[in-house]
This record gives sequence, C-alpha cells and structure tokens, in this order.
Amino acid sequence: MLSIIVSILCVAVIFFFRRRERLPREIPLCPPSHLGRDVRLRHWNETVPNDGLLRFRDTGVELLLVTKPSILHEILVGRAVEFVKPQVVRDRLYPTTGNGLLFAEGDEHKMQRKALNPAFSYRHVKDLYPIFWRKAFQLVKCLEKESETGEIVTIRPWARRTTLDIIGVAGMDHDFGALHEPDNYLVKQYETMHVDPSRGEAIFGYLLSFISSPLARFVMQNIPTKRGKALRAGSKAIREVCARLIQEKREQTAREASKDATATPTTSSKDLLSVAVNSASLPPATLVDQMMTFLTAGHGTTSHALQWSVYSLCKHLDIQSRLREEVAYLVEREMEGEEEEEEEEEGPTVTAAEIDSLPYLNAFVNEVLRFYPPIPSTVREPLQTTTLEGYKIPRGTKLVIPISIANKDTSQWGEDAGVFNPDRWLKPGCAHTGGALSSSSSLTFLTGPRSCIGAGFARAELACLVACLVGRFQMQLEDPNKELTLNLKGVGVAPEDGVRVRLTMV
Ligand code: HEM
Repeated sequence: MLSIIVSILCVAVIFFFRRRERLPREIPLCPPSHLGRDVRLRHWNETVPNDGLLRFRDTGVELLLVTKPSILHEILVGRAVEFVKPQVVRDRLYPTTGNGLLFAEGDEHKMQRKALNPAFSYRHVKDLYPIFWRKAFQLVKCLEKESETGEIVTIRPWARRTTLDIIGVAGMDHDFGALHEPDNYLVKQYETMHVDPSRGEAIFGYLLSFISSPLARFVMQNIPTKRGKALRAGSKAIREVCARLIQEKREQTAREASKDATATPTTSSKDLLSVAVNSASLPPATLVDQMMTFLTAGHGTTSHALQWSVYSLCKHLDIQSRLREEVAYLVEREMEGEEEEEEEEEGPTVTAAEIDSLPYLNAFVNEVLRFYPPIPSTVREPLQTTTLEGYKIPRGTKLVIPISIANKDTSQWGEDAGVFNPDRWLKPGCAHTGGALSSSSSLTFLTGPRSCIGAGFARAELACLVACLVGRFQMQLEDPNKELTLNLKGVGVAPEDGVRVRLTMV
C-alpha cells in the first residue's frame, strides 16, 4: 500500500511542477507565517503593501489572496461564470453536501437555481417564521431545565440540534427530533465526519488534487484511512436519510393527487423538498444530492452563527440588555400564553412582520453576521488563463476570497470597521448597508449569482433564535477573560469551546 501511495505522490509532484504556470512576480509575495488559517490572511493584508492581490504559499503551492473590493466584485459578480469552485473544494465537501446546487456551474447552475428559488422567496420564507420561533422556544424550554441545575451550558450541541431540526421542518417537512435527542442519529453522522485529516493525508490529497483526474479522486475517496472510512459511512447515512424523505414526499404527493383526480399531482406546499420533488427541471436522479446540499448548508452555518450570537451577547452585556428590552414583550407573551398553548396543537407563534419590525434585533443579527462570518473565506479559480488588474492569472490558480477581511475593510465600512457595533445598521438609510459603501460590502453570504440562496431563511431563523434566547436568559461566559480560539473542523468557523455559558432565567 505504502509503495502505491509513494508512486502516486511522485506522479502528483511531477504533474504539479510540469503543469503550473507561475504567477507574475510583480504581485507581492507574503512572508511565511505560523499564524492560523484566517488570522494570517488578515495579518498579511495589514502588513504587506498591495494593490488588491497578494501571493502566498500553502503546502508549497502559490495562491492569490484578493483584497480589493473592485476585484472581488469582478470575480464574484461581473465575471462569475469565468471563476468557478475548484475541484479540491468539491472533493472536500462532496461527502456531506453531495453534488447539488452548490457545485453546479454555468447553464446547469442557472436552471437549478431558477427551479429552487421559489422555496427561498420572501413570500415563502415569511410563512416559516412561526416554525423558527416554535423551535427556538423548544430550545428555550430545554435550556431552562439545564439552567436550573446551575451547570455551565455548552451552546454548540444545542445549536447544532436546533438548526438541524429547523432545516428539517422548514425545508423538508420533517422533524428530525434532534433537539430532544442528544444522540440523534443524523447529528452523530455529521459529528463522525468532522475527523481532521492526518498531515500525510492532507498533503497527499492536496497534491493529488492538482492531477484532477477521475483516478486521483477515486483514490482519495476510497483511501482506507480512519477519516476516509468515517466520511464514507457518514455520507452513506446522510444519503439514505435524504432518499427516504424524498420517497415519503413522493408518496404524499401521489396520495394527494389520487384524492382529487382533477388536481395536478403536486402538493401545494412550497417547502424545499416539495419544490424539488415537483420540479420538472431537476432530474429525479439528482434530488438526493440537492437535499444533502440543503441539509448540510442549511444547518452547519446557522449553528455557527447562533454560537457567535451568544458569544457576542456575552462579550457585550450592554447590547444584551438593550436587545432583551426590545424583544421582551414577544417572549413574555409566549410565557403568559404557555399554559393555554400547551392544550392547543400549535404552540407559540410569531409573525414575520413582528420580527422584521424589531430594529435592534435585526441590526444585531446583521452585525454578528458581518463581524463573525460563519464561513470566513472561500475559493475560486479561473476556467481559462485570464487577467485581473492587468496581471496574467494562469488557469487553475486558486484565488482566496477573504470574506472576514472584506467584512472589516475600512475603505468600505469606515474607521470603526473593527468594532462590534449593531448601531451602524440603525443610522438613517443604513438598514441594508450598515453604512458601508454598498449592500454587497458584507460578503457573509457572498454576492452575485453564486451568493447564498438561503440568506433570507438564515437571517430570519437567527433572529427568532436570538430573540427567544436573549428574552428568556441572562447569559454570561464561563470565563469572560478567556482568549478566543477557533474551531476550524468541518465547514466554517466557530469558537473552539462551543461557547460555555452560565444561563440565568429572567
Ligand atoms: C448564517 C448562515 C449561512 C451562511 C453564513 C451561508 C453562507 C454561504 C456562502 C458564503 C455561500 C457561497 C459559497 C461559495 O460559493 O463559495 C453559500 C452558498 C449556499 N448556501 Fe448558504 N449560508 C448560510 C445559510 C444557508 C441556509 C440556511 C441554506 C439553505 C436552507 C443555505 C444554502 C446554500 C446553498 C444551496 C448555496 C449554494 C448557492 C449557489 O451556488 O447558487 N445556506 N452560503
């Protein structure tokens, strides 16, 4: 086995050095740095003079860091079809996301996006607020029990289970019941897939990605390491769950149609699964991949965002109190009506208009997403050798889009870009821009045709979760002076310790 691996490595190295054109030497080169993944990008941007592009080396390969807003706009909006997601990113995410909308390109992407858009229109998302609110309140009830013991609560597992349930109910018409089940099957599958690759595996995978042949991918996907096995088992399990949900939805659709022979065989529902199952443009064979994409993209990110929200509230106790005052009446209304509602099926509820009309809540959500973007960077590569700012950029060059740097760029946000301040969104005319030069200065959901399709869904979900938590609990970090370290496992970034807090009911 070892000799096969060494041979493949040698082939990869030869391929790599033969195929790569060099990047122009005029683009400044960053010095080596031992800082963490995203921290070093920020460090280089601040310390190496540049006109919008920086070269840096990672595992011996030269990459480009894009720092200028106009170049970012060119890559993400103006010339988005020319700059695609690299195969190495697809290979890394494929086991959890499958091959759905996230990885479609060109006309195929346009067609899929058009078919799925109705499930994310405001007209539909506004009807989901009560679902978000009800789950958020179920989370509050669970945390009340935890807080009574006086123990420290780690937010991460609760955030993961709640957001998984939300994408299940709101997106797929199915409650996974994870919130009340710490050992939930699906949650465990995702957890087992967050095994870090060993150093050798990482280098091997990276070099192989430059060959970019089906053989190389086949080797990587079938490599019999501990991590490889965990990824395959988890991926298979998630696929099976998605396939089951699709089958159930098809049966439900058929039942509804047979009740009324004159009706077209579709459910009236606009949930994601119904839209996908009933779409003439999405081939049935690709539905499992689409659902995997939404299940993964739709809960990992919002779980991170919720952890950052609680972290920020604990770091800024004045903001916490002010926010509590704003949402108090909604939470009190639920608490008061709780006994009556227990007898009814529906449980607590709220309208989209009520949540959307809370200025400080929405400003806070916008600021958390700007300041702590759950996905702090992404990557693109040109399909063909091209130019940017007059520099020749060889085909396949990896261009790093530093979301977290753009979100704090003083040329866009002003001198206080590095300060956490929800009030920036409350100034006249700033509700959508936060006072930045444009509404696309925040790249948390990216911008352009490949921006996040679930942005509206995610904002509304987060607003409901934050309102319920802050309205019911006073939150304090276990150790307010502890230095922040980051958890980089899986997709996105969250606090390493999962945000350990003391909750006091208010
Ligand atoms: C706070 C929560 C979220 C954040 C920060 C976030 C962020 C992002 C980002 C940065 C991208 C672009 C990735 C790239 O092209 O490199 C993206 C794409 C995507 N997101 Fe989200 N997302 C969030 C929530 C959601 C939710 C709730 C859903 C679904 C219910 C979702 C579904 C998707 C899909 C399908 C794409 C691919 C869109 C396309 O390529 O056309 N996301 N997201």
